[in-house]
Amino acid sequence: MTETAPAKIALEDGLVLTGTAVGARGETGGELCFNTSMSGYQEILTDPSYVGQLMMMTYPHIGNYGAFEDATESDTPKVAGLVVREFCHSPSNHRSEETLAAWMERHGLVGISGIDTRQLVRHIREKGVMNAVVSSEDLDDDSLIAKAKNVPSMAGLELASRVSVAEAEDFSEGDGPRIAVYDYGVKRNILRSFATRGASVRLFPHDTPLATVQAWNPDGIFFSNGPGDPRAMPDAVATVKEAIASGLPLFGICLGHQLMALAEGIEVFKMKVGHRGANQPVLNAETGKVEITTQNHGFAVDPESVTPEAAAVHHRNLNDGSVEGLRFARFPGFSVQYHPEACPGPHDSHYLFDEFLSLIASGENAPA
Ligand SMILES: NC(=O)CC[C@H](N)C(=O)O
Repeated sequence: MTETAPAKIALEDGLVLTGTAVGARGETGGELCFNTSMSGYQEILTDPSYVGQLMMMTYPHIGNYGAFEDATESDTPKVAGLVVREFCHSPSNHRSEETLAAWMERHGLVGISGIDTRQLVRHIREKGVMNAVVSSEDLDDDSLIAKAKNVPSMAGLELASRVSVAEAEDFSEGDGPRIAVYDYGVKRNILRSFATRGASVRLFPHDTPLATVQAWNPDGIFFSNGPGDPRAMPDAVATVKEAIASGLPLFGICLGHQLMALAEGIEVFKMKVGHRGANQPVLNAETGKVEITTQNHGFAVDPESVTPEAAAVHHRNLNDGSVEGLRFARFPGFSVQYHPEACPGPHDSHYLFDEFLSLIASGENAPA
């Protein structure tokens, strides 16, 4: 579809901007957040951690290398909608299979372009993330603002059940350890990162009883990334506690990290704007090295509530000092808030997958 149609974005605080519809026509709402990655838009749009969120890209030219299957982190777009400065309708890249607009239309993803994203980012940075509605159907400001006010708040929202597998699913079989993945909306490259290291990987639905996972005889358990508020997942936290008691080595990324923290009595809070981008500097306190990392989170571990009995903060964000990783004291396991699998982003932190396999190989499992 090349004909242009007007669209609007309305924020719950009353700010309304006018632009042009891109992708599917229609109306969508969510928490408006922004990502500062300069590329990787398709990985971002298909990251299940973004369910319920409208994604605004700060890079001003989006769609320029088109769309292709290889660049997806799940089968379909997961963001609620896309907000961009300038949209490119004529991509140039040998990997491109179709325009980003055609891919969005095919999957029913609503977007808006021609938006002063710099203005909007500054607005959110000052006031904090807030809900918004994008529409090419309803262009009445008051009506759109009312709809934005009605979008459910991300705080207190459980969303992982919407993107978890419905039944256990094998991802890979290898000669290496058996890794059970609690799927809260796992990104493909996390699974690939285990598989390329020879692991047998099986995904389990978010609410699988630990006994069912144990019946598969795993060597380690991984808690995945995912959307929503971890504080709204008491059943998942209870399962993590059981996994801790099992003595198996545990590893968590992002939502999984937050759930492991909660299981150890560490608190999690909602951040003002969150971190979403591919160049967040993180200090590894154990090695003294700085890793440039990919991040996507709106919640974080409260540093005040991390006690030495529970965990050591082994990674810290160098921009704002926030907690980026925990090494747990009472069981063999660690977790990171950022995304070592990247996709998109730098590869500095891939070693964490090796570290988990080493932890499993060390046989450091506490007796069950
Ligand atoms: N990438 C993730 O797993 C995100 C975790 C959580 N939903 C957050 O926003 O903090």
